[in-house]
Amino acid sequence: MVFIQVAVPVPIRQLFTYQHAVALPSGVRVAVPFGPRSLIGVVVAQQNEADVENINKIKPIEKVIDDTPVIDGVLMKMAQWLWQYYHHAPGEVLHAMLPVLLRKGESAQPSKQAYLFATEDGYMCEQAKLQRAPKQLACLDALKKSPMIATEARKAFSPTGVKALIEKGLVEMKEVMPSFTPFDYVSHLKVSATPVPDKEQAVAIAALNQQHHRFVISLLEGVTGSGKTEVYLQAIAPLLAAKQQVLILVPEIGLTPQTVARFEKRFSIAVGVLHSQLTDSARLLVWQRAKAGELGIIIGTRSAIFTPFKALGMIIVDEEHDESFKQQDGLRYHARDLAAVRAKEENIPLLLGSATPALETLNNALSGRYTHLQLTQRAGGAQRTQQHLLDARDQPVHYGITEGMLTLMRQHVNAGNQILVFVNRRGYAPAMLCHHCGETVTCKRCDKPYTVHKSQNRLQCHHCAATRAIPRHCEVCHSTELVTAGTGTEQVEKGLETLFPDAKQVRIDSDTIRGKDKLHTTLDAINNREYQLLVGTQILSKGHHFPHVTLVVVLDCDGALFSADFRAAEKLAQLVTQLAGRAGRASKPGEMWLQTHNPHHPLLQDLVNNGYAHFARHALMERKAAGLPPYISQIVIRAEATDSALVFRFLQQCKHILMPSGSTSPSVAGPFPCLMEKRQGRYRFMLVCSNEKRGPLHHGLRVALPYMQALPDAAKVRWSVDIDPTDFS
Ligand SMILES: Nc1ncnc2c1ncn2[C@@H]1O[C@H](COP(=O)(O)OP(=O)(O)OP(=O)(O)O)[C@@H](O)[C@H]1O
Ligand SMILES: [Zn+2]
Repeated sequence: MVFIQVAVPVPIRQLFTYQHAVALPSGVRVAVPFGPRSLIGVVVAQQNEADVENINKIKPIEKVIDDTPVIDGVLMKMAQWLWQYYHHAPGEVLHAMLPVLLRKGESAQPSKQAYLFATEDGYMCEQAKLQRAPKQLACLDALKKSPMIATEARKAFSPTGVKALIEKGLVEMKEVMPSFTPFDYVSHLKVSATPVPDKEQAVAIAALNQQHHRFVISLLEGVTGSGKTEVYLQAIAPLLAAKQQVLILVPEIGLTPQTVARFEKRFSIAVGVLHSQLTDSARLLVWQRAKAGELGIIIGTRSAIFTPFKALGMIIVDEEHDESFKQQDGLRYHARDLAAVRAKEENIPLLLGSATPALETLNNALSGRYTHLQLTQRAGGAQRTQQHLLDARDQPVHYGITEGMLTLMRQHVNAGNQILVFVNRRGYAPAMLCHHCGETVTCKRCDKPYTVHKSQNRLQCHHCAATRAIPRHCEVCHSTELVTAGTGTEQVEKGLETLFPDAKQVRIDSDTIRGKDKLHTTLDAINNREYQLLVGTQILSKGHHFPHVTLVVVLDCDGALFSADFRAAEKLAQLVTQLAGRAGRASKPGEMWLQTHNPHHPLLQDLVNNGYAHFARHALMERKAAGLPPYISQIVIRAEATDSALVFRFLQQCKHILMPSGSTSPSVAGPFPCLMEKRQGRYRFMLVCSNEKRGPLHHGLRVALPYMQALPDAAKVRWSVDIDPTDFS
């Protein structure tokens, strides 16, 4: 009899012991009894009989699901790091790492897939016959060399082209069992025209070429449009040829077909794509192909860091400052930090790229822990965007746009150029209030104003998504004079229709960009110059290449200047810089104007006159003086419940456990209300624990957690631990 420790997917911070006739390798899935249920867990380790308590009560494993581990080697080490560092339940960690179908117990082995094959007629077909259909010809040529997965062929050569070839009998579709050939991509690898790197790019590429098979972290700090992606492309080329795979992590919204196409086009190989909108079976297929070593490049969002590889040669995190790399619920991991852990375990380089690096990352580069590579010039001769502040005080305003800004916009419209108008709120207006008594219409569950959505003729709470009809009269004084306050994207769009009747415009926010291809087709239409005015939220700031935009207008960011969140300045500086970076990317110079009621604010002045790199170095000094991250470590304990007194009492008790009377370290502040004090009817409070050294802080929490868990109130509130918090909302 062997005793085996299994990570079972329940929110309990421990492994569970089961018995089995023979030893099992770590990383295989097993079905185990857990209370009245049967759950799918992952084997972590064998246990010595001497260490097993209540040996007679140990239950047997019900079923072994895998012959070979689904989580092996490096991934198992990452799992262990995750549950220790984030103080999370091991079973939930391993569950989060697996594709959904594997969590449900389906086979990890490939299943039948629809493949396309060239038929005998196809092989005999003369080129001349398809002369007028170049896509069909290219598709047939590719299939003559080797069969392709049908969905991939449709994507590469157009669905109609594939359909036509099938109808002509030149191609047929068959369901077959895929056989993944390790490093198959090397035989297809064909590097297309590569621009000559400029001096700074060449230095960066040369440095990266020295890092193969070594654990080194580099920051590529390159201004917007400086050719960071080009550096990635040239740096990975020799790795791919040497049978190494590459993982590229990108922000949620940054994963557009354009990004993927750029890598596919350069290397002529299929790129595995992983994002939240994939079907479960498509995700599993990419997982299998990466594990088998069949795919050379995987591009994915946060959770792609869990992809298994046969021979991973490099990890790249693009736009590494992006907030979407931190998961904000459940297992609150940061994919950038996990990438560093993985690179170390794999003994490979990690490359972090950004025009606006996170202060944490910049600090590591400046202190010499990371290799610091810099691109200070835009690529291909493009000029840097000129940034200016526009004093909005005392100016007439139309739909949120000042007279002065309108004059500027007219010049760019008349010159036939594109303008990007950034608005920080979607919807028509961020509030509705009574013109008679001043009462604001608020969501009672969140104590926040409803946003007015005129197109849907409804009010919507942006914190809990609740909606209601637009009221006819004030609930307090019954006046029928209800007015909107503030400006959202919808209102600016309406306004621009009146102000610029001849300029075609498009609105880009999460209300208009629904469905997975909508953003893609809209971006294409913009670059085909179908629109002149682009109105949208921060979606527009994310890495897009808009060669025809010459003016970026920022309508209102004053709110961020006075936020209670110490990271607000950093986030605002990143947003403004990324927005400015969308203009003047091609031959025409670009400018950005930021409309503000605080034109003398030191943050805005520094940013506009000296740029992000200067701002960031200065902000680091301020953080150091104030004793804030990255110079100290933080942990937040959050709790919420419908009864605010209960939440407060629970956190008060936690505080006593974390910081027994008389002790001063770690410092535990609170309980404070969260920045969002109430959400969906639940009151929210937090404790902020900080210490100069990470080790003692984590040790303190590790010791305290079992006692916190045992508190009678612990079962009555919803509470969580957030390590290295980035968001205090
Ligand atoms: N050495 C080069 N010579 C000519 N053109 C280049 C060179 N490097 C990059 N480019 C071009 O310059 C433009 C910007 O490059 P790229 O997209 O790689 O920049 P980036 O730094 O990744 O941009 P961002 O971070 O702003 O999204 C692209 O059109 C790219 O093809
Ligand atoms: Zn609400």
